[in-house]
Amino acid sequence: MAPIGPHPLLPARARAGPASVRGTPQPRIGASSLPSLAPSPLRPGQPSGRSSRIASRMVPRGLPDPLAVGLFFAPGLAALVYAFIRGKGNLTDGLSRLLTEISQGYFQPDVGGKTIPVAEGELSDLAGDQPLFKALYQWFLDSGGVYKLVFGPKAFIVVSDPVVVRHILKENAFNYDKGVLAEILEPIMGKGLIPADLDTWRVRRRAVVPAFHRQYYESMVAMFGRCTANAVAKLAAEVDKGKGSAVVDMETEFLSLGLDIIGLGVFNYEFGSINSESPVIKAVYGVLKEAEHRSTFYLPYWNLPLADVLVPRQAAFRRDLKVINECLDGLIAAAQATRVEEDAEALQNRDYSKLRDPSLLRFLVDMRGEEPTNKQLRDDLMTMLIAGHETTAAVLTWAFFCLAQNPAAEARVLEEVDRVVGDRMPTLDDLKALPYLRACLGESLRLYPQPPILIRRALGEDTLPAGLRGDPAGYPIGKGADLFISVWNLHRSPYLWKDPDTFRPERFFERFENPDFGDKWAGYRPDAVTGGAALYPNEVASDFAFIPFGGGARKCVGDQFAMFEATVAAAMLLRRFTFRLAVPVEQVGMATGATIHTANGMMMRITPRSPAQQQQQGDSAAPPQQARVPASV
Ligand code: HEM
Repeated sequence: MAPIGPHPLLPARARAGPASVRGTPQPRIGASSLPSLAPSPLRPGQPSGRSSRIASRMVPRGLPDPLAVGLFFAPGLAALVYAFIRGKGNLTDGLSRLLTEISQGYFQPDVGGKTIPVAEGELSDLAGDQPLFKALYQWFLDSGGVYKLVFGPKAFIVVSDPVVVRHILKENAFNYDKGVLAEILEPIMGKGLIPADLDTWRVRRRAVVPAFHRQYYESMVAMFGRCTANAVAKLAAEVDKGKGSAVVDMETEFLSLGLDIIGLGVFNYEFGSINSESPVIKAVYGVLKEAEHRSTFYLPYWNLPLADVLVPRQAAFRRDLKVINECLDGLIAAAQATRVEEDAEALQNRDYSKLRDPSLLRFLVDMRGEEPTNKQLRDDLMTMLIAGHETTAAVLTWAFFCLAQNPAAEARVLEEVDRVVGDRMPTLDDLKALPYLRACLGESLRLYPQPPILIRRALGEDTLPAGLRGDPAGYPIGKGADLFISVWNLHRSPYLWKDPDTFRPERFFERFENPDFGDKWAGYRPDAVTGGAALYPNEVASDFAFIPFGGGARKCVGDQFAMFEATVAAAMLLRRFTFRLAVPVEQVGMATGATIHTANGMMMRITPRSPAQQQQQGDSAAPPQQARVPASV
C-alpha cells in the first residue's frame, strides 16, 4: 500500500511558488508533494532484480570473473542507455518510461482501461515548478476529459468531464470506494464516514444526516456570529495597537475561527483557539500535520512495527491522537451519562434556543434506535472535526483574497451586507437575502476547490461514459482501477465556463450551455438553485460541472454548515474592516493537497470601515446589475 500523491481532505502542504494573474494565482507545487506519483520501487521479480540475481549466481568466489562482471553490469548499463535515449536526455523520465513499459507490458493487468488515451506524462513535468493539478490541467486540454497517466507500474485515470463524473459519483457510485485515501485516513478517522467500509457507512450516514436540520442550523448560525464577534474583537484590538491599521495573517485567523466553530458545532467543546492555545489545540494541529505528511510521503513506514515508538514524529502523532481521543472520550462519556432517548423527529423539534448543548454529538447520542459504540462516535466526531475545519477556513481565505483584488465585487457585497444585516449578527433568514455574497463564496470555491482532487478506486468492472468528444463506446475499466476526479479541471474547464479563470460571481445568475455535449450535459441552470434549502450553486444546478462538495451518495454532509459559516463570518468581518493584501500578489503563493493553502500566509492590511464608507458603498454599489440578481442563487 503506497499513498498516491496529494489527496483530498488532507492538508498536504507542498510549498509553492509565486502567484500571478488577478485573483487566480498560478500555483506551483514543490517536489516534496510529488513522491507518491513517482515510479514505485521495483517489485520482486522485475527485470533488474532478476538480472542481478542471475548475475550474482555466476560470480565465482575470489577475484571477479570479467565475464561475470560484464553479465552483472551489462543489463543495468543497457537499461540506463535505453532510458537516457527514451527520456531524450532526461534519465529520470527515461527510467520512468522504461519502468512503465516493463510493468504495463508484463506485470500488471491493465485495470486502467486499454482504450483510454494515455497522457504523455513525464516525471519531470510533475517534479518541476508545476503543481500536480496544474499538470493535470494541461494534459486535460491535450488529451481530453478521460485520460490515463502512467508512472512506473502505477496508472491513474484522470477524469475532468461532468458526464463521466456524474457517472462515478452518482449513477454508479457504489462501484467505487475511496481507495488509498481510506487507507491513509483509517488510523486517524477509524470508521468515520470518509474512510468507512460500505456497511458501516450506510448505518452511520443514515444516523448523521438527520442531525443537520433547520433548528440546528438556526442555532449554529447564532454560534457562528458569536465566534466571529470574538475574531472581530481580536482584529479590532490589533488595529488599535497598530494605531489605525494592522497587518494580519488572515489564513491563521480563519483557521482559529474554523476550529472554534467546528468544536462547538460538532461536540460542544470550547477550543477558544482565537485567543489561546491549549494542549488539545496543539494536538489537533499535530494530527492534521501528520495526516498531511502521510498523504505526501511515499513509503508508508508508519505501518512498520514499532514505528510509533522509534520514529519521533510517529511517537508525537500517537501522543497527539491520545490527547484528542481522551478529550473526545470525555465528551462522549458525559453525553452518554445524560442521554435522553428520542426519535429523530422529536429530536429535531427540540427547542434549540433553550438547549445548552445543541451539538451533533448530543443528537447522535440521544437518537433512539441507534446504539453506536463510543468508538464509533469518536470516529464520527474526529472525521467531522478534520473534514470541517481547514476546508471552511480555506474557503474564507481565498474568498477574501479574491474580493481584495476585485473592488467592484467587494463594493457590491458591502452594499448588500450593509443593507441586509447592518450591525446585527446575521440570522439564517438574512443569509437568504445575501445572494451576491453567497455567489462570491461559490465563485472562490470554483477557483479554489477544497479539495482540488477526489480519489476513487473501482470495486468492480465498469464502463465510463464517453463524455465530450470521447470514444462513443465508452471506456471499460477493471476492478482496482484508480481514479482522480479533478475538481480543479472541472471548475476551470473552458468547455463548462465562460472565462474560466476569471473571478466573476455573476456567472451563477446566468444560464450556460455547451451544445457540443448534445443532450449529455444540461449546462448550468441558475433557476435550479433558487429558493429552498439549496442557496448556493451546486452539482445539481451545474450537472456535475461544479462539485466543491462532491455529489451523489458520498456528498459532503457538512456543505450547508460550512457555507452558512463562511457567509456569516464574511458578512461580519467585511462589514467592519477593509482587507487589502499587504504583500505583492505573487508572494501569497499556493501550497496544495487536500485543501489549497497559501504558501506564505495571507498577509492582509486591515483598516476599520468608517460609517461614511458604509454610506458611500451603499450609494455606489451597482443597482442596475443588482436588479438582475434573483432573490437567491
Ligand atoms: C467548505 C467546507 C467543506 C468542503 C469544501 C468540503 C468538501 C467535501 C467533499 C468534496 C467531500 C466529498 C469527498 C469525496 O467524495 O471523496 C466531503 C465529504 C465529507 N465532508 Fe465535507 N467539506 C466541507 C465541510 C465539511 C464540514 C463542516 C463537515 C462536518 C461538519 C464535513 C463533513 C464531511 C463528511 C463527514 C464527509 C464524508 C461524507 C460521506 O462519505 O458520506 N465537511 N466534504
